[in-house]
Amino acid sequence: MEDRQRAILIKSASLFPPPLGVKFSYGTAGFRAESSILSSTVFRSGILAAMRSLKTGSLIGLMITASHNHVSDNGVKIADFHGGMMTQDWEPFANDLANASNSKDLIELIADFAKKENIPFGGSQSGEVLLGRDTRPSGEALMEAAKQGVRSVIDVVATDMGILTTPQLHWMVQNRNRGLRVTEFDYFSQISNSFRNLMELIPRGTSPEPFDAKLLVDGANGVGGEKLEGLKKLLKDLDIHVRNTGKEGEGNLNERVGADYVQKERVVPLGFGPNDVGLRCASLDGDADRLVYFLFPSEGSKSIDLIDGDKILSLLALFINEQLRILDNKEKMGTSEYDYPVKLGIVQTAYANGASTDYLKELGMEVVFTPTGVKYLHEKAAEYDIGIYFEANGHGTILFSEKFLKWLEAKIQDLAAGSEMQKAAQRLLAASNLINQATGDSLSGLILVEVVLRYMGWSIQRWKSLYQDLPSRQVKVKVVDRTAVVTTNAETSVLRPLGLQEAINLEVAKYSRGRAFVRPSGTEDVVRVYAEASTQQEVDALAQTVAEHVGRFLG
Ligand SMILES: CC(=O)N[C@H]1[C@@H](OP(=O)(O)O)O[C@H](CO)[C@@H](O)[C@@H]1O
Ligand SMILES: [Mg+2]
Repeated sequence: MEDRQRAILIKSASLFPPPLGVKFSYGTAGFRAESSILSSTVFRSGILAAMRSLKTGSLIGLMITASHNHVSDNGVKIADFHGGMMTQDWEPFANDLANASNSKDLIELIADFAKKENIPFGGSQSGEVLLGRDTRPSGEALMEAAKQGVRSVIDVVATDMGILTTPQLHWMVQNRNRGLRVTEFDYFSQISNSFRNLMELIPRGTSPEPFDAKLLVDGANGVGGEKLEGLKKLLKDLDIHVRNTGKEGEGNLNERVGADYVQKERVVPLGFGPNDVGLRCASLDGDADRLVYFLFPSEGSKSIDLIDGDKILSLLALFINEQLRILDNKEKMGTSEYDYPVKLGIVQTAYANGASTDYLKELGMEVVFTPTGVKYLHEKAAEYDIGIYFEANGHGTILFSEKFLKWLEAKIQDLAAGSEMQKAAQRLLAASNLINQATGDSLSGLILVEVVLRYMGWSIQRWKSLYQDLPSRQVKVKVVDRTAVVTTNAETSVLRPLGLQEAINLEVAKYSRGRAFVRPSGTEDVVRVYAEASTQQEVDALAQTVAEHVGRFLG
């Protein structure tokens, strides 16, 4: 590293001293903590993103958000050049950077890593980092810290995109690196144009009942509600009403609102009430990368009917599968050189409700499991021609491989104009343009779900009845050191502490359709317990006893 670079880094690092006695870890979704202790970590993440940009010769993204967490928290994560999560190979370096206790150690780490990775500081290569933040008040100062980090690497520029949803930033990085235009208007236009294409491809007169266009959306008082207000102006056929938009007087970010609250607590969010009984409702999370639907079944009801990520996944899988079935007309297919068997894969985590997995398998779909966290699901889904992934909490998307999209485009040209097969191919292409190809996105996901429901002619009640969720329960346990829990098999069994898995097995065996697992959270300082059984009473008891075992083993 040349002297000039070293001097710049030393000077800027001195402005962002790390907090004493705090250990940061690049977890399930980057670094997260109470916002007041984050400035050094965000500054250093700016340096990291700049180095990644020099390394890859591409634009890199940096997002400041703590998603569904409390408004006083914040966080930072890096979007890699392809628009997905940062390569896991760089996570140890990210941790070392965040935890370096002084500027000297920090500079040594940077110099060593740059040498090892052949990162051309001050050389011919220039770089750029695109930055976004959610609506948290602490975001403004942290954005400045991030920009200073980026700019302390010579020849790397920081482009501040202001307030964005997390998926918007990922989308922008992916598409800019493909040479496309990426303003917010481009993002909205792509969604609304493909929505219109899909609407035009809905067969007329198939639906037994008129479709209820009215949709109520809980924006979690975050960035999603605000953006949806903009997007909906371009969507003529939808009647979207956004609540909890975060405007003055509407309430606080994530406080008794939002997808995480609705999914975990199974209660109606603030801003919704008895007048909404029977209506189709959806909820976004604080940075708008999660989506769940819900239904307020009756006036007296305390809980809601939840339509979670698993059911969104099932609906989308049915739609995709149907288009592939229409296309798979054996007499006409397999005749040209580019025909090949299309591989459709479904990716879930252990949190997926067992009933959803059974349902998808009964339909003959290939279902695979990964550990929790979009970085794992996304990577797995990318192995298929069409990979559909969703976490139960509503984070997911449909990935279409480039090979498949090329095949599809050629197929559309080849097939008879206006034929059912051509329409099916066009629907798949429009869906690939609509739903975010970089990461799970509640806005593009919401619009795709809406058009698929119309295509199916389904009410939310009909959708809900696709299958019956098994009763489940999630509990958090505070322990001294959550990293003492080590798991395997996509986090479904515990390796350490020794004996804990055996204790869980004994509890699970007491219940019909019992299932339970524990894992350390990557975003909160807790161990999570998940349980399923055939009745709510049983599952509550199972979750409780497993949580007690966790407490006993980990203190
Ligand atoms: C049970 C659960 O919902 N876990 C969430 C949560 O991760 P944890 O590692 O469980 O804290 O936040 C992640 C980021 O949003 C999300 O990917 C994941 O699904
Ligand atoms: Mg989120």
